[in-house]
Parts: sequence; C-alpha cells; structure tokens
Amino acid sequence: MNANTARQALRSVARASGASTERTLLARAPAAQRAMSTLLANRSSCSKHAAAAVPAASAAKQQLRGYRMLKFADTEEKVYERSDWPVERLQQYFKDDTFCVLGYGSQGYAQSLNMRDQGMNVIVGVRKDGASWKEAQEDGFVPGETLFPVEEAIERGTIIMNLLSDAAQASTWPTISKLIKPGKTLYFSHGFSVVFKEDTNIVPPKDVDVILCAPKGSGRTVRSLFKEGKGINSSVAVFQDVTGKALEKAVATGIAVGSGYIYETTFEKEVYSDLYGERGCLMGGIQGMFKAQYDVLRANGHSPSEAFNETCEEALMSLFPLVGEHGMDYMYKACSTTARRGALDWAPEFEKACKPVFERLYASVKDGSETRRALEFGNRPTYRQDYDKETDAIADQEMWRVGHTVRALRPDRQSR
Ligand SMILES: NC(=O)C1=CN([C@@H]2O[C@H](COP(=O)(O)OP(=O)(O)OC[C@H]3O[C@@H](n4cnc5c(N)ncnc54)[C@H](OP(=O)(O)O)[C@@H]3O)[C@@H](O)[C@H]2O)C=CC1
Ligand SMILES: CC(=O)[C@](C)(O)C(=O)O
Ligand SMILES: [Mg+2]
Ligand SMILES: [Mg+2]
Repeated sequence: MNANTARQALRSVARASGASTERTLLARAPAAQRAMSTLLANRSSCSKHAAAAVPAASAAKQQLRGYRMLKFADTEEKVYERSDWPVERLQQYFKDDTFCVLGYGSQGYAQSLNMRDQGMNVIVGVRKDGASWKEAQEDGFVPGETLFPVEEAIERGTIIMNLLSDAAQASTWPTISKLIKPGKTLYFSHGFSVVFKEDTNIVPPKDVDVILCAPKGSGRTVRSLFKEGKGINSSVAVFQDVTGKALEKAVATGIAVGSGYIYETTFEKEVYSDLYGERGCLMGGIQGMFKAQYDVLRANGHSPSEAFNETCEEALMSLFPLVGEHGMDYMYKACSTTARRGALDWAPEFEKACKPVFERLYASVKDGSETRRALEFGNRPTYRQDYDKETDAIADQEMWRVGHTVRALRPDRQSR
C-alpha cells in the first residue's frame, strides 16, 4: 500500500462507516488503523531519503546511537527524532508490551489514540462512573477488552502511563502504588508527582523503571499534529533506571505517543519549566497582557471591533504565525518601519515590567506553592464546576465575546 492508497483507504472507511469525525473513524476502524500505519511507514521512509545527504558513516553512527547532537544557538544538546523510529521499529520494540493509559483527559485521549493508530497494544483505565469512561468508549475503547477500571487496567498493563490529573495522581496513589509490580514501567507526562513528593506522597517502588515524556503542547494538538503527519515537540527524562533501558524506552514511548522531536531533561527541570511557562507567556501572561491592552483601548473610546482586532486577532492570525514560522526578526521585517521603531523602543519597557513578575513566579513554582494550590483545587469534589465558573467568566468578558463575533466573520466561516 503506498501513501495515496492508504489515504484513499482512510477516506473509504470513513464513508463506509458513516463516521462523522476522523476521531471516531480512526478509533473504530481497524482498516483505518492499518492505513494510518502505512502512511506513517511511508513517511518515515521518505524522511530517510531526505537524510541521504548525510555521509553514510555518520548516518550509521547516528542511527546506532539513536540521537543527534545539535547546536541550539551556542549550546550542544542531544535530540531524538521520529525518523529514527519508523512505525515497524516501534511495533517490534513494543510487541510484548501493553500500554495502560490511566486517565482520558486531554493527554490520555491524544496519547492513547496516537499509539493505537500506530498498532501498539493500548488499554485505558479510568473510573467507571466518570465522564472519561464514556469518552473513551465513544472513541472505540471497549469495556472488558480495552477499557477497564483503573486498578484492573494496571494489572493488565506493562507500561503504566499515569495521565490522571496531577491532583488525582496524588489522591489515587495509596490504592494504585501496590499494583505497580516489578517488571512494569511507570510513565508520567509531568515531573509534578515525584518531584513534589512532600505534597503528593508519591514515591515510586524501587524496582521499576520510572520515565517521563512530556509533550510541549495541549493534548488537542498532540492529536491533531499527529493526524496531519506532523509531531509535537516533547521532553524525556528518567527518574529511575532498573533495567538499563529506561531512556531508550522513554524515547520510543515518546515517539509512539506522537512526538516529532524530543529533547532530554530531568523530572525536576520539566516540572519547574512547565508550571512556569503555562502560568507565564503560554497562558496566564498572555491572557493578562491581552486584557490590559484591550481595556486601555476601550477606556480611550475605541470600538470593540477595533480594540479586539488591534489586540488579539491581528496577533493570532497575522503576526504571531510569522514569529512561529520564521522568528521574531522576520515578523519585525514584515511590518512597517514605523511599527518597527516603536516596538523596538517599547520591548525593553515590557521586559523590565515583566521580569520581576517572572522571577516571583519561578520562585513560587520552585518552593511548591503552585503545586499545593493545584492539588488543593484539583482535589475538590467540585473541581470541574469550579474551573468552569472561572473559564466561563473569561468567555463572558467583553473582549472574548467580541472575539466570538470576529472569528465568525473570518471569510472561511462566513455564513452568507
Ligand atoms: N493537558 C495537557 O495538554 C498536558 C498535560 N500534561 C500532564 O498530563 C497529565 C494528564 O493531564 P490532562 O490530560 O490534562 O488531564 P486532566 O488534568 O484534565 O485530568 C483528567 C483525568 O483525570 C481523571 N480524574 C480526575 N480526578 C480523578 C479522581 N479523583 N480519580 C480518578 N480519576 C480522576 C479524570 O477522570 P474522570 O473523567 O473520571 O473525572 C480524567 O480522566 C498531567 O500530569 C498533566 O500535567 C502534560 C502536557 C500537557
Ligand atoms: C499544554 C501544556 O503543556 C500545559 C500548558 O503545560 C498543560 O496543559 O499543563
Ligand atoms: Mg506543558
Ligand atoms: Mg503543564
């Protein structure tokens, strides 16, 4: 089957099954899974051709070592790439393993489906009365075959992927820890649970490998990038290596869950940077900055359309994608000389204003305050409703209500 035939097979399975979304389709149809495996196999062999320019001897050495040393600005770092792990190699490597994915939130959903599409043995473990049970079932996990209550799933799995919420990882640990028997591997996508052990009480059994692969993006994009034939960037780390194979297993699992390239870290560095980044530029910081800019425009008599376009829409649809594709300097050069002058002058002002906030934030991550807050909040019986209340309040802000209208006016979404 070549890549085109595979694509056609995917489409015809979609038509035949009447599936409304590819998510449902891929989950339900074994033929589609085979087609996806073929697509991926073809993609890997294409990237091998692309790598043919590398001298044969050094390519062979890289393949043997399984990583490449690359300069990131002036610092050399190891990178692991998907092209070293074609889907056949993954299938061979994990032929005797059963991935037990605990939790079916954003990451559980993405990682389990990406692995299943590549032919891995995947089962899901979630509580029976929760929303996740239903969602996993809708995606084709079958109770008693590939979907189990948490404890039973652990007993059946060899690689135990703890993708419950961080708070639930702590509250369920007393029950599940004794099920993590020798020979199994314990996997996380966050350093949180083991690094902040004073707060979580999670101390893994001494006789199992403990590894991490942390996708650097939302589970939604872990899934969508994989389906587009791209991959999320991820980090890997080893907390405990009893087999001598822990790092290799972490990398292979990282590729299996949908990573494109992987860098190395430690559990500690992962959790510090992750908690810091999401509270800063990735989520909290950008939300605060958008809001401040919008509010000042509105206070000075600008219309909602103007305030939203000059703050969010232009950033997200025009300028930030240029930064993402080609870097900050490119975005500057793509804007007027007038814009360049002002932005170059004001950037240091913003840096100066933000730096102390970032320093305070990093300290609050490192001393465990952020962890304790997440645990306290996440363990409330009403955590879902409580979060919804706060995110609904954001949706209710004028700025984001305006955003709703502006997005609907994008030409590809206009209704008439
Ligand atoms: N979200 C993301 O994109 C990223 C997350 N991570 C990490 O991945 C891990 C999983 O995060 P994420 O996918 O966001 O999941 P969530 O934090 O959204 O947690 C969802 C899962 O936890 C389960 N859960 C919650 N409370 C309990 C409980 N008391 N007992 C049993 N199960 C419970 C839910 O089941 P139910 O439906 O039954 O309530 C659900 O399956 C975390 O370590 C996170 O830090 C890493 C990178 C990115
Ligand atoms: C998506 C991600 O990587 C985050 C923001 O760190 C998270 O959801 O925890
Ligand atoms: Mg993150
Ligand atoms: Mg995070």
